Amino acid sequence: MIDDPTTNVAGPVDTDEEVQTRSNTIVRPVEHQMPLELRDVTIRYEGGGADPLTIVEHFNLGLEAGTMHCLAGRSGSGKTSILTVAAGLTLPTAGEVLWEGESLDEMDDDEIAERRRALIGYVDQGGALIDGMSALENVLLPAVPDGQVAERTEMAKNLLDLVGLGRRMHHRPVQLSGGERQRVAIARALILGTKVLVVDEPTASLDREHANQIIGILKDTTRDGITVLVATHDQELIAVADSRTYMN
Ligand SMILES: Nc1ncnc2c1ncn2[C@@H]1O[C@H](COP(=O)(O)OP(=O)(O)OP(=O)(O)O)[C@@H](O)[C@H]1O
Repeated sequence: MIDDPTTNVAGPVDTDEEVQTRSNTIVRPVEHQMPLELRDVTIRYEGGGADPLTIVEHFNLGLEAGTMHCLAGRSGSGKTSILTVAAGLTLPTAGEVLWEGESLDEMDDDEIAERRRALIGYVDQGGALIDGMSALENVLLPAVPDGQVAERTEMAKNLLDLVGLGRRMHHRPVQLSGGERQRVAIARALILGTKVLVVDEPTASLDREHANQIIGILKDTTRDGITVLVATHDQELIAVADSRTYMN
């Protein structure tokens, strides 16, 4: 695996005040300049009767606020596995994940879930929307558990505007194209004021024009101070990232 930390030029949002971004989302002051860090991470899958399979070994990654990092490489090389570990959805076999400098090893499951809600938006492959709900309702879904739907509705509309779906907010997923569904999923991942966006293959199966729209949206979020970790095979997405790792 080749680490290419190239030029991490995008600086952190450094302010004591909450700032209103173009997306009208609120980016809270960055308490830590490195919102996401993986230290010496190994991922091994056991069980199922098969031999244990070590997918990733001694993997290190530190992402500065407001930058985009791409995980590239062949299918099955472990990109999704790293994303789920980075998002605290699974634990690594060895090594450490740190969110804003705090190790997940120091947190119990409830704390990890609570911190994840505040810090990380995860968009999995395909974007998984709820069929029976409109685009707007899908975006607002993460606000339901905290009873924040009413106060987040304006932001949800702004986010749908931002991703170019202002006129599609009452459409159901079946009435949207693949690229539009992916954009709804990204808006949904941002609704809680996420600082880190973790995205799996966002442009897969999209034509170039729609893929470029997604790339533009992801790049815009970094300009709003959001940190993006993305797994992709898309050379154009890889090219616009601030840094990249090639898995093999
Ligand atoms: N829960 C699991 N149990 C056992 N093996 C798994 C599990 N999850 C993933 N794997 C295996 O780990 C390897 C890496 O999978 P992963 O999905 O991380 O790769 P990837 O680089 O994201 O692939 P792609 O580009 O095809 O999405 C694969 O061989 C996969 O079969």
